Amino acid sequence: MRPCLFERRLPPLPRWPAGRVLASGGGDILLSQQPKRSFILGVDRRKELLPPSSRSNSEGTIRLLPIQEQRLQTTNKWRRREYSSSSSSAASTASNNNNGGALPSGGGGGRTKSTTVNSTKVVTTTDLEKRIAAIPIERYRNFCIVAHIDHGKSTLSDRLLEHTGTISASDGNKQILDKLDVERERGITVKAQTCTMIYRYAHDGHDYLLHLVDTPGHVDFRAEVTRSYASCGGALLLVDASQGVQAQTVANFHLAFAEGLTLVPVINKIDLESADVGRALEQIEVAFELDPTKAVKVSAKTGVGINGILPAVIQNIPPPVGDPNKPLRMLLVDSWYDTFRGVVLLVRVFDGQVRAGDKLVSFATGNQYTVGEVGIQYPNQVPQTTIRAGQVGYIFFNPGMKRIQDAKIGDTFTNVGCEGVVEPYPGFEEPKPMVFVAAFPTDQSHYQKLADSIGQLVLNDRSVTLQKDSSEALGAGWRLGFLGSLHCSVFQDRLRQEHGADVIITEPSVPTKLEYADGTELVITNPAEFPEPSEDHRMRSAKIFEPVVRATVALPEDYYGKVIELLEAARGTNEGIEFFGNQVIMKYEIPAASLVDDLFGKLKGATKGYATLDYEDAGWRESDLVKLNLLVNKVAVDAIARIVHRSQAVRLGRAWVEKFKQHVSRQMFEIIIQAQAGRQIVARETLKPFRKDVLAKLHASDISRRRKLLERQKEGRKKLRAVGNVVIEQSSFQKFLSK
Ligand SMILES: Nc1nc2c(ncn2[C@@H]2O[C@H](COP(=O)(O)OP(=O)(O)OP(=O)(O)O)[C@@H](O)[C@H]2O)c(=O)[nH]1
Repeated sequence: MRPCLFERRLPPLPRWPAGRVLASGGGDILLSQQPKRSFILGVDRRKELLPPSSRSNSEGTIRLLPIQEQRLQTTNKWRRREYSSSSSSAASTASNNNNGGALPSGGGGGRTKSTTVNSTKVVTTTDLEKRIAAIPIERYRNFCIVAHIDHGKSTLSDRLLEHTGTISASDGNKQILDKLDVERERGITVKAQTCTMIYRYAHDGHDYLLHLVDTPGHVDFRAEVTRSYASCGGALLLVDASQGVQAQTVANFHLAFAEGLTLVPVINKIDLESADVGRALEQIEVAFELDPTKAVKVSAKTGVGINGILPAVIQNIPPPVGDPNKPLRMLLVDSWYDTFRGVVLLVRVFDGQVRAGDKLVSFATGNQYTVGEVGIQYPNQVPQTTIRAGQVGYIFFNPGMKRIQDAKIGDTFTNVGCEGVVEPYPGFEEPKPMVFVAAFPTDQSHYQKLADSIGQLVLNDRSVTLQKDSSEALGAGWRLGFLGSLHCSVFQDRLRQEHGADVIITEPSVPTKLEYADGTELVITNPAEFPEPSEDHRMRSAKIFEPVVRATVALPEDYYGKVIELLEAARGTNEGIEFFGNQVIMKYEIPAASLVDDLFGKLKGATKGYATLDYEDAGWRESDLVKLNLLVNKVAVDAIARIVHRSQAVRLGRAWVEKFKQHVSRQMFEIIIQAQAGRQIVARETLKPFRKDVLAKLHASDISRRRKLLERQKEGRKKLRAVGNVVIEQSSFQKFLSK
């Protein structure tokens, strides 16, 4: 094994006190920087499906698309281009690439699988297989790119895929590994994506098998990052030269370091006028003790310096360790659902090899399966005869795995009969949702359609929790749990974009924990279920807890004062402040509820967009919380209830009643809108009724008749109010709940 470039020295952890020394010996120190929560996200890999005209062959390489996939492919130019790019890329590889990514132009003998699009031969699996088979494990490198959000991971991935000839530059591909519509629209990576590349290293003239993982930068998708590490031996730590080290650079560095990954620093965006390469180099040295002279300086956009990256990967990142002749030891890294194949698994093979027809057993479920197909992401799925120790690839079973729940991320598979001799991988922590919303169809007759759409999305995003819910005001719906606000908003976007769903989503809330005097604990995710002391006498002595996070905020020194004010207002507790250069890094413990209440947006606003934020779960903190209800004519609207800190109840209650009044239309009788915190009414608005002019036809002097008519009108209104039948249209709730 090659020596690691960067010695595992203790980084300046006292300044980033998120880590814990677990063990130390021989100068090596292991740090536990694992976040307390880890998430499981599925992958949408619709793009791998080929055009509808293509029929499945016996090898299963070309498949007929389901109706919805066809709709998506024909409406989304990217998906069409992805298909043709991957196909033409392989073809162009053969002709264009002199870096070593090329398939040998003469097809090999033996079994040859090929896919065709418009009669053009695009991939010859056998050629690719032969070339891969000739590469020993010592020449494998599995690595990922970690960085702060928007520092250029996906752009750099594109350049590396082009550089190795895996895709063609001439296709004008942009962010080929960002496959979801929402990823392209928002310019963020939500799913970790993987791709195998073959690179001929000019220095020794050999082929290297590289496995690249493009990871999401946003903290909500951190689980994607941590899971990716399980299949990698190293990481490119990418820093934007114009922004320098940011909050998620720090967080991702610690995660990667704790996993024992070898880090290769890369300074990106050197083409920008505002680039300050010197500052970025100094920061990585001070903050991470990485050797600045080893950093590769690139512009992922223009391609300048890209040539230096893969040699640095080969020289510094160690190859995977594994024995292809041992019994199979295979880790399940990710999974997604395919209508035809059943559950498809992304796996990392540690020992042994896996091929179609093998009988495997899962350590987690004990279920046995027969392998239907194995292959690699290149960048689309390309079937192979075998995937060996050290490789990352996909497999699916025949008959297919039916339930996505049976694919437990972090599970180990081995050959049937080898359970006793193979040590299973320790696995990953289960995801823990932080943000909950309720979703209702705008029209109850569309309930089933919305149920199907949500069901499909949840199938491929395992970190979403789902349970049925109902509200008197909004009818039947669901309660959904997400890893964070961005995760929640991405899910909503996908629901609307990919399924055209018309849906009312309530305000996001965080869970609350009750600890009764007898020691029993109850975690409440639906605020409407928060018991009032009048309903549950145990509440009088119960302790109430809210979830808190440990936040890292990075910002230029100029905004220091403003940000402290903001964090204090968000009920944050200072845990440490560190200055380096003109950059400040603050550690704060903050209630998760403040985070959900758009703390990030407020931070950006206060710092002209310069502040960056990262956080990790920090458990529960006792707090003075109260249930805030919106009452309409004394009846609580369950879907709108929230658990808030007592200090915020009046301000929020006032805002609620004012906003609700704007969206409710006047009725024949008075509507009283109130906000109630615990047992106390904290705000009130009254919506006056329409007044029918009952006196219109009356002679002005008929006073007793006049009084009688007005009395009768008053009585009529009272009766209406007594039955409490205030009819509030769905649209009022929709407008109230929309920002
Ligand atoms: N000028 C310049 N812009 C770049 C460079 N690399 C990336 N960008 C731009 O920076 C923006 C973010 O790039 P991405 O590749 O999406 O960043 P990312 O790190 O993958 O983003 P997330 O996946 O959301 O974390 C895009 O507008 C890119 O075009 C570069 O070298 N120079």
